[in-house]
Amino acid sequence: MTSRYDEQISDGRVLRTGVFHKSLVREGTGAEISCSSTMLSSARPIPYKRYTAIPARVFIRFGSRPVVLVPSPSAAEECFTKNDIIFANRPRLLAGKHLGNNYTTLLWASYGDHWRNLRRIASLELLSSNRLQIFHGIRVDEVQLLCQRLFRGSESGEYRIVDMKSMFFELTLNVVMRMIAGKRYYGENVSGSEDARRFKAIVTETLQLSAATNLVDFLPFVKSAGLSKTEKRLLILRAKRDKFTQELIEEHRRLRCDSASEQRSGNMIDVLLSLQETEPEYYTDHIIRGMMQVLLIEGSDTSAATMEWALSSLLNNPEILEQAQSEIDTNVGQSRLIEESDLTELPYLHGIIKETLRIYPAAPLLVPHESSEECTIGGFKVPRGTMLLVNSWAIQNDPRIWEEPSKFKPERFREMAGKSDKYMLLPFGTGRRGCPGEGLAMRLVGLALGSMIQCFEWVRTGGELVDMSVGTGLTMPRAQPLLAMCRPRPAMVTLLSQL
Ligand code: HEM
Repeated sequence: MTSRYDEQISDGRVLRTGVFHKSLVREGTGAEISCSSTMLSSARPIPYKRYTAIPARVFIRFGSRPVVLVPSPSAAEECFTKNDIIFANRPRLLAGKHLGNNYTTLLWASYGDHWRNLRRIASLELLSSNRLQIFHGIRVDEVQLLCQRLFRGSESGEYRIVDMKSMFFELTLNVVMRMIAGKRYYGENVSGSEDARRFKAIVTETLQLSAATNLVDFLPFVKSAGLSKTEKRLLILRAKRDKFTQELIEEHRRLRCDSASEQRSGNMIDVLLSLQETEPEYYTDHIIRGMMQVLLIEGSDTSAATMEWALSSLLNNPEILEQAQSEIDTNVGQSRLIEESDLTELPYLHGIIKETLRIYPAAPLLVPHESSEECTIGGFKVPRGTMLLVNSWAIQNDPRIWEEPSKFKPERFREMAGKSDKYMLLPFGTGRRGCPGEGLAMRLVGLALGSMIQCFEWVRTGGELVDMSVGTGLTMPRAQPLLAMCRPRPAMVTLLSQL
């Protein structure tokens, strides 16, 4: 029924798709695959051995849409260097229409002046080194609050079970929410627990729906048969997201009008509302809402999922956890808490984060790009309007590039010291559309994970290894939320009790 290639592609889950028809794929020829239920963004990797015959690039066709799939560093390099401007567009997928507010948000906008402007604002006002330094206190505060929460339940020194998925999600959302809107949603002294619940549901649904099978994107005749079920759900979700972010805008507008609050807080909504005063036709509420939505969603779940995978890997490799603890004890000591400025002195911890991003990248196919004109990759012609999927998971787990790719080995980065891993390790993408939040993510993941390792002892909840299966969703989530047992390290109790 299916060809060998079909099996490599479907079983190897380069792309997890529906049924492939026989004899439709040939390497580099632009030959077609037709599929019945493409699940583009949930492409899920599996162990690599099935994958060795996959060529440097594959031209395929999803329904009516030509796609080039790039699973090699050399081809990725071509895409993000000589062809970077050509591939700086995003395809017009249904998610971009509804969740990208008609392709006007930073994530979904086409390459051009509007995108450049949004990107400049996001970088300057939120994500530049300078802004990250200004917001440094927020990250310290939130990580210490997390330590405090973990400590409070286990002062007695007994191990207790904690739900680390929720803890990490709440941490990252609080950090990004405070940078954008100046308020936190989770924890003590927070009045907005209902808002927090609403937002969590919005994030979960956004990730599910963005990843959902969406025939309309690839088979236009489905659209002509009426609004698809997915599209109806997207419309409802869009309304919820707009309502949520509009309420935050109104709240800030009221505060700005309030003569008592003359001082501007410097958070992002305030900056955007100031820009609205000078250029109301461009900085509409629609544009402000889109900016908030992208940053809140992109900024929270990706970093939280990375922390969860990292801790899961440490629980399954206690000797690595011990080595990381000893690196922190030697370089930071136990009389003060780890700080972001220590991270450069902790190469082993850095290796743990990189190894996590290598095996469990939050966006295994990055975000789809699209060519704005004809170009070549590896000598093959790629027509204008071709969707580009860079399979970063495949590149990062290729045994021709990485020794024992399925093994969690942070020391491999020490061995590579001084050598560039640029196109071999692409968890944040690269080039013009590369992730602008990398600096924030690396600081926050480093500080949070470092603090967990420095302050607490961690063990698995049972005798078995933590299940490392991947669930469904856009950010390569764990199939099961991570439950772990922790207790304070005796040498850290005094410090923790002073928090
Ligand atoms: C571990 C954490 C993160 C990972 C792995 C990650 C990964 C990515 C990837 C792979 C892309 C797409 C690159 C491409 O299209 O080639 C992306 C885009 C983006 N990310 Fe991140 N990200 C993370 C955290 C963040 C944070 C903290 C923020 C901001 C608060 C953020 C904001 C964005 C935005 C706005 C885009 C769209 C950029 C554009 O289209 O111009 N990300 N991210």
